[in-house]
Amino acid sequence: MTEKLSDTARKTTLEPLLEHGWEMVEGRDAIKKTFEFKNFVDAFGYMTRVAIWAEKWNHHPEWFNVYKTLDVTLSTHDVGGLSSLDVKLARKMDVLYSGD
Ligand SMILES: C[C@H](O)[C@H](O)[C@H]1CNC2=NC(N)=NC(=O)C2=N1
Repeated sequence: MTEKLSDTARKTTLEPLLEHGWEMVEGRDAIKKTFEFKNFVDAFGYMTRVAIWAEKWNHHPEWFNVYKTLDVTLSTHDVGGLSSLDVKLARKMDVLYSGD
């Protein structure tokens, strides 16, 4: 059963993400990040790659795409806040974005 991130887990797992461009969402236990691409097709291709992982892990982003910009918010609705699934997906999104 997925649980909300503990205080310790927040320190060890969230902080590195916050150092890599993720931010806490004001007034919500969630993290957000904006990704910029060369063009719409690159943005959409990235979303497609993320979607495959999101479906595999049954954990889906909240995202808004306009042209070559993608705004992403991650939180676990089932627990009403951040969980390890959000950390996992955020890490995967950063790896996919870096092209590694
Ligand atoms: C029924 C389905 O398994 C659940 O709704 C899954 C789907 N994807 C999800 N994604 C996110 N971000 N949070 C959830 O709690 C969640 N729950």
